[in-house]
Amino acid sequence: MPRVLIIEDEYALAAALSTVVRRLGAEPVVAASGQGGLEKAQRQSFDAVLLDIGLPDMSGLKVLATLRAGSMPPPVMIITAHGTLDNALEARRLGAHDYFLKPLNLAEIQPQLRALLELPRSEVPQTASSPDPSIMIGDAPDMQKAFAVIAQACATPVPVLLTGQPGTGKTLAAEVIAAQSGPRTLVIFRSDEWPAEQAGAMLSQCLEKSKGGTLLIEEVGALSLPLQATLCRAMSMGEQRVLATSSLPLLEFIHQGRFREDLYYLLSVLHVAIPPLAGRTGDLPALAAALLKRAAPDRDLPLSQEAMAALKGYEWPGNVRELVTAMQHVVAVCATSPVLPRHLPEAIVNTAQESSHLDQALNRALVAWLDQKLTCAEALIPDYDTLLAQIEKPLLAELLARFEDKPTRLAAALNMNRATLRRKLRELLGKE
Ligand SMILES: Nc1ncnc2c1ncn2[C@@H]1O[C@H](COP(=O)(O)OP(=O)(O)OP(=O)(O)O)[C@@H](O)[C@H]1O
Repeated sequence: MPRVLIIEDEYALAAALSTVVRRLGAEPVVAASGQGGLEKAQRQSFDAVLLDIGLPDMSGLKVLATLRAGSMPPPVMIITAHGTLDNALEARRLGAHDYFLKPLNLAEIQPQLRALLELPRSEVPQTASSPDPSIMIGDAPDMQKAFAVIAQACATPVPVLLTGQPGTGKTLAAEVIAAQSGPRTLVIFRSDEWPAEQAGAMLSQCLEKSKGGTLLIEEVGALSLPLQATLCRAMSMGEQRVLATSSLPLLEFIHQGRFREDLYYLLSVLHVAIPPLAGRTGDLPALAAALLKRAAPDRDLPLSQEAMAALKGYEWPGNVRELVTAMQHVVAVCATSPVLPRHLPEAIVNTAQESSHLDQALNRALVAWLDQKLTCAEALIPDYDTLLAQIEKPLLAELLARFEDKPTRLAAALNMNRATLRRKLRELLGKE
């Protein structure tokens, strides 16, 4: 069932709009503030948004800008009591789909909303300007590698496979490639979004619509085997450029017979591998600053060193998408600068506290252990290498287990000389 987000603080109007939405066979979700609306939009996807400009906590235009900054923004219909030309132009510039003045004529809204909901998401006009390559931030070596392939993909219209964990920026990268490759239409098909019985028809529609343009297939590993065959056939005809994203392990899927090997090779003429955010904490200062600017363009919100340390200590399971939300949280709760750890979402601060607790616990245990070792006659105090060996032994045993008992992988991951590691393993753990 399609879902419509209604961001409106006037209870009676929100209730009337909910009735219109239900009448169209869609599910209304109401938020009475801008921040509440943004949080709901982060948690689930919506097929349309009805947005009041005069909200109690922030301007609806700011909400619109934040919504439109997402990678696949829902179409937004603006409702306003202040119908200035400026607002209308700004709303259009920011990519609003429609603009209605209060008092609302519900009979006028209903057909417009119906038309919008009947359009497949991939066909909803994306009125916002095409992405600027400078919006993809990253300085880490792995990101630079990804950027090099993205640059090649912008210059040559070959199929591109973009892989990486959810939220790492695969869609953003694909949009940059499509936008920089020329003004051709971009049609987006999200494979895991459609029930099996509709997926075939939707894919055919998208293939048809994208002729002469670009088709972006998101989460390509979720395509059924028959639809993979359809895609292979379409790609051999070459009527459109195909870009595909995947956060699923396609090579494993090939071994399991769940993904066609020939399709994998057809798609991965160029392969952009986007690294997880936790592996590139060096990118956090620039990314966090840009995402804070994106969330609050007219505020200056530098991050304190403590807040940055907390960001760097966090695992980022949701990758950049989670950082986007975290920075929106900061904008909502931080009234003065700089941003302190207490302005960050709880999960991030808790992890930071936990890891500093663990560090303190390790220090305490080390002091107690040293006390015991050193409170004896000076002649009996172990030498430094013996002390170090005692610490290194459990450390190496634990590390090796985490890398499947493979010293080569462990050495590479720790940036350690392989011969040195092998010697230590032999001496300390008796491993050959
Ligand atoms: N390098 C980056 N610089 C700036 N913003 C980024 C970057 N990477 C991702 N983002 C932002 O993070 C959010 C998530 O990105 P995106 O949707 O492209 O991820 P994804 O890998 O396609 O996710 P999924 O696998 O769930 O489809 C978007 O708001 C995007 O603009």
